[in-house]
Amino acid sequence: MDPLTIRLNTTFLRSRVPNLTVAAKNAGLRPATVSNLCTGKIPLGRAEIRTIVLLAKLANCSVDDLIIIEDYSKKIETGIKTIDLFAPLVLNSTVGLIARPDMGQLALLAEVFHRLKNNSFKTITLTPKQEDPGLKDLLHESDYIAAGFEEIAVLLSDEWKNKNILLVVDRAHVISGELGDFNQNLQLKEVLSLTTFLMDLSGEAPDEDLPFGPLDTIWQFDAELVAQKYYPAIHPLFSISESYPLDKKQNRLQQDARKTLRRYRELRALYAIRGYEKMSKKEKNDFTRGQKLEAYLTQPFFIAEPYTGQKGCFVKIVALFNDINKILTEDLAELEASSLLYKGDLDTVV
Ligand SMILES: Nc1ncnc2c1ncn2[C@@H]1O[C@H](COP(=O)(O)OP(=O)(O)OP(=O)(O)O)[C@@H](O)[C@H]1O
Repeated sequence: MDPLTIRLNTTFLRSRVPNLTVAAKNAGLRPATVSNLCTGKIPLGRAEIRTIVLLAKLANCSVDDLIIIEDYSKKIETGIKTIDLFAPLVLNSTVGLIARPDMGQLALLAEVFHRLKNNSFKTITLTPKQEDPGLKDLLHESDYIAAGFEEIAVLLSDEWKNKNILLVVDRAHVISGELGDFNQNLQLKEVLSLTTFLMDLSGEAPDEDLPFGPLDTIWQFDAELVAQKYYPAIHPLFSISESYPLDKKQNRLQQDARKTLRRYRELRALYAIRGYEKMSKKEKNDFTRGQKLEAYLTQPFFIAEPYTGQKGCFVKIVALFNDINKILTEDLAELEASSLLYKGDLDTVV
């Protein structure tokens, strides 16, 4: 396994060039290329040198400053299967949540806070500009609820200077430029680590091309999963992590899982019209495998225990990838997809 990989320092780039898309366009770069480099759709190793040099020029820094050499130890294990598989969380990254109202973004953030705050992380929520009844659990899981960025800056440079910080900010604070200003000033201070989650209470993010500007990780929510009450409703195809925190084998399994779910979605659409019996043997196989994988990726949350009556569960990354391998390669004929709903790892089912 190659323990090191390179990636673009998007947090730094964003703080140096707040309106990156426009600035990149004016400098003769394609905004889509810059965006794909920031989200990792284009790996940094495949970027044109001209692009990197122009970005460094825009940010008024050296090319070295723009490149992060990442090692896998910076990956944060959440124990949430669909996150650790499709869009893993990495220390010091910025995660954007793209969701309509009621898709579960607040529940997911509360759950991530809940899981990580006992694990050397301190959790902060910046009070959103708009009210939302769904905020209750997130605020409950926040070690600190800040009224403004000034408070957070004081906290980070003083009491929590040597802590790993998780911060939730609403998109309204990104649009107003307050988050950009905060990040810019933060460069001057010594912060151990700051991982930022950008949520969107307005529900408008899915309509925008770049709702939060450049991101390291996208957690996109999926209406089809919500409609089936399959939570967390993380879209398996559009949720991605730029930082390549997976090793080669895990990366292959991630891609195979995506392929399987993409095919399953196609077949489900055909099945709705043509019926199951009209499918070929291969199509039936692909269909049931996809159905099982989708069901396996549902998971009970600790914070939802009072509402669901079901105990939350943590699935270790090693178990997760073993399970994905099994579901993708073995027959598992005796296993009904419905028996995989809201369980932990496969050992708890089989
Ligand atoms: N992991 C989960 N387990 C069970 N139910 C869930 C889960 N995640 C979300 N839900 C369901 O989805 C509903 C909406 O979740 P949540 O309040 O997080 O939505 P939201 O997208 O943040 O919405 P809003 O911004 O409109 O408040 C919850 O009340 C719950 O019924």
